[in-house]
Amino acid sequence: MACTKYLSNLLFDLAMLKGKRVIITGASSGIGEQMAYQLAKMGSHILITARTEEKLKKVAEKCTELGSASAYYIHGSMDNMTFAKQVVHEAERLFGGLDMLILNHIGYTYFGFFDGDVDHIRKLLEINFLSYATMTVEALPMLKASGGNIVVVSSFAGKVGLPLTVPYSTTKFALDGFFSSLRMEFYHQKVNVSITLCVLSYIDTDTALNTVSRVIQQPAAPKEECAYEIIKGGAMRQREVYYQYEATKIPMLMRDWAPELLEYLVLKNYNVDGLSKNKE
Ligand SMILES: NC(=O)C1=CN([C@@H]2O[C@H](COP(=O)(O)OP(=O)(O)OC[C@H]3O[C@@H](n4cnc5c(N)ncnc54)[C@H](OP(=O)(O)O)[C@@H]3O)[C@@H](O)[C@H]2O)C=CC1
Ligand SMILES: C[C@H](CCC(=O)O)[C@H]1CC[C@H]2[C@@H]3C(=O)C[C@@H]4C[C@H](O)CC[C@]4(C)[C@H]3CC[C@]12C
Repeated sequence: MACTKYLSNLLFDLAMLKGKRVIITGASSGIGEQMAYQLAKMGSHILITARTEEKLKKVAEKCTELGSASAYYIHGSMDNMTFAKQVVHEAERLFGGLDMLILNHIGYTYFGFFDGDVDHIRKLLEINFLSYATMTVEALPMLKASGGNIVVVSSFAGKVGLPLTVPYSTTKFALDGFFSSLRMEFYHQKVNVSITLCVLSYIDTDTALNTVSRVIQQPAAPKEECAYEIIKGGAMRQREVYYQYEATKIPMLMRDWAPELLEYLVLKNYNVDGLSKNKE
């Protein structure tokens, strides 16, 4: 893996994204917003989406200033699969095709002990998982035609069970199951569409900092660098991206060989006393 990272650093060229037609979901804030800016600087055609129209408008305007080949937005909620399909159709209408589909949005969830609400898990699965599958199916003909890329933004919490994120973690594990299986079928069927699953550690977005900073002791990694690494991994057709590497890949090595040690180290990171303050 370290070797793959080293090679992709050497071979990645920003010009690879020039003129490429990209959809980015969850791009009104956080990592998605940063990916939109990076792609704009690289000269891509961009279609961004989220629920809040005013925020999207501002992000799209900034993308145009930064040099995007074009920048459009469409607002709506990903709990609605008709909307998920509509976003893909909009890209087809605007760009006449698609090179990269970046699936990044997540719905609201709580950060705390599991409260037994299975209905919340069902709703979160629709936003964080089923809309990803729906958009993938809808975009596949265009991606096959372009030999394009699917980029799935997941989490360390989608590879290792962590406390306080039961519904969220469930949805992220589902992404691994779906996309890792699909990737294997693509190899088998010689479908020239890459699938990159991004395993992220704690990143300094407003949402993450506001949600967990009282509970998690470790520092958060910069969202700008995170966005760059995701785009690079997608463009280089890497099967997985680990960011930050030390906080994700190294613990992953422990997951199957020393699970108790990993659980011990993870739990040491959590200050559960901060949780009650979090709810105030
Ligand atoms: N930050 C972190 O520490 C980590 C983040 N990640 C992953 O990175 C990705 C981005 O996270 P981050 O940038 O922190 O999150 P943010 O909260 O900053 O961004 C989430 C985005 O999703 C949109 N969104 C929320 N609800 C919906 C909905 N129902 N339908 C459509 N869009 C919606 C939001 O916009 P709006 O409200 O306008 O709809 C926003 O654009 C996620 O996949 C997350 O799991 C993984 C590991 C760590
Ligand atoms: C602190 C965790 C790192 C693992 C460890 O304990 O050593 C973080 C790894 C993944 C993070 C969560 C995540 O995936 C994104 C969430 C979505 C929201 O933006 C709120 C924050 C998160 C729950 C975030 C919290 C820190 C991690 C669990």
